[in-house]
Amino acid sequence: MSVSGAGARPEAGVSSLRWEERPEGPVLVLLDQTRLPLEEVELVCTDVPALVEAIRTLAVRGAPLLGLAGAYGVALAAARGFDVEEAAGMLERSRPTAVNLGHGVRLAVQAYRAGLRADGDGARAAAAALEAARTLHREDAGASARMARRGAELLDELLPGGGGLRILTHCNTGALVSGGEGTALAVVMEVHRAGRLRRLWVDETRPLLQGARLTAYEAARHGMPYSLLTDNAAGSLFSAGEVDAVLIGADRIAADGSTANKIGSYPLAVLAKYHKVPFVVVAPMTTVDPETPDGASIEVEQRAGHEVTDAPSLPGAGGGFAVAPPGTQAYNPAFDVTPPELITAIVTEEGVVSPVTRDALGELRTRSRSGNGMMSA
Ligand SMILES: CSC[C@@H](O)[C@@H](O)C(=O)COP(=O)(O)O
Repeated sequence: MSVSGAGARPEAGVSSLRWEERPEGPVLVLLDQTRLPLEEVELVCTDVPALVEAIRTLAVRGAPLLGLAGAYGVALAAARGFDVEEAAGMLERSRPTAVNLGHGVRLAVQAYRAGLRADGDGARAAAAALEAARTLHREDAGASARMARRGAELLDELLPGGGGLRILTHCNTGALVSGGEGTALAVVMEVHRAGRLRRLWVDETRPLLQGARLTAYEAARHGMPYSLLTDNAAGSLFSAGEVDAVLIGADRIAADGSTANKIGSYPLAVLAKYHKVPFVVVAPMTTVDPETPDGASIEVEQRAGHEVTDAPSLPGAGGGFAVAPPGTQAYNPAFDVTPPELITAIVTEEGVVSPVTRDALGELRTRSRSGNGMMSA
């Protein structure tokens, strides 16, 4: 058995993913996000098929974390003597939409190949792949902190006056998906620390309830004032004037700024536009994909129908039974795509793009590559 529920209760905060050297060989330890918030259970992956299964079932999920999982997965294959190229292909194919996954895999594979070319030593090449994963992990934590600051500053500019903010968010974008505090939820954390968070509106995020299970879990741990709502209650909140800003993450940002994120993000953008509420995407530069020209070119993952036709299954809490008549067909895209004209700003660790245009995003990429990423709104 290559995955085991270790049953451990993580002690010092949430660690979504870590590398451990054990007498029997290195392992990748994942916090199983399908069991949250009822149980904090760790999965121990000793090989790539196990990790691929964890990715497909969303035990490990969210764009930045998928990037880390991809990189550490390659390192795991290399360290345990599996075929690295085959492992890389399996990991890259495990979920199609989050660009970070392939990015993390390719970084580690490049490091591995370079190590092999340098001296032909498999162990040193494996160490190079692991170092690439660790570097990505550190960089993700750093990016998270910088996005948090930039995002909070942007909110100060967009919503001056110093009053408390009511922020609506969708899916889960916090420490659970990152080496740091995440993306959109990291900005919320910064606002909360500054004493400016009046209310966090948490979309439950159907069908797999990443909002209800995971964002509410993180918000509660940090003592945020938050309320949970069904996704289709958002419209009534906007019409009551109860939303000051929407903050979401992203799985892939195309070159024109079109943003793929959890299904239900696009309707929020339409609502925000109608109600003149800022709609802000927060994502690291690793989520910006210059190879995907526009929104229509983004591959949207289609998931199994039972996620819609059946009640969500939570360990120890039931669910998993059909709520629709037998034979019901389901439409279950995991993501939707929001066009740039509905996005007020994209916040990255390197700068803020607003208004969101192909040229502005391209310029930000160029500046960040040249180490001068100070572009601002
Ligand atoms: C910082 S996470 C950004 C996105 O990855 C997140 O909003 C999201 O849509 C995750 O989807 P999931 O299907 O849970 O992996």
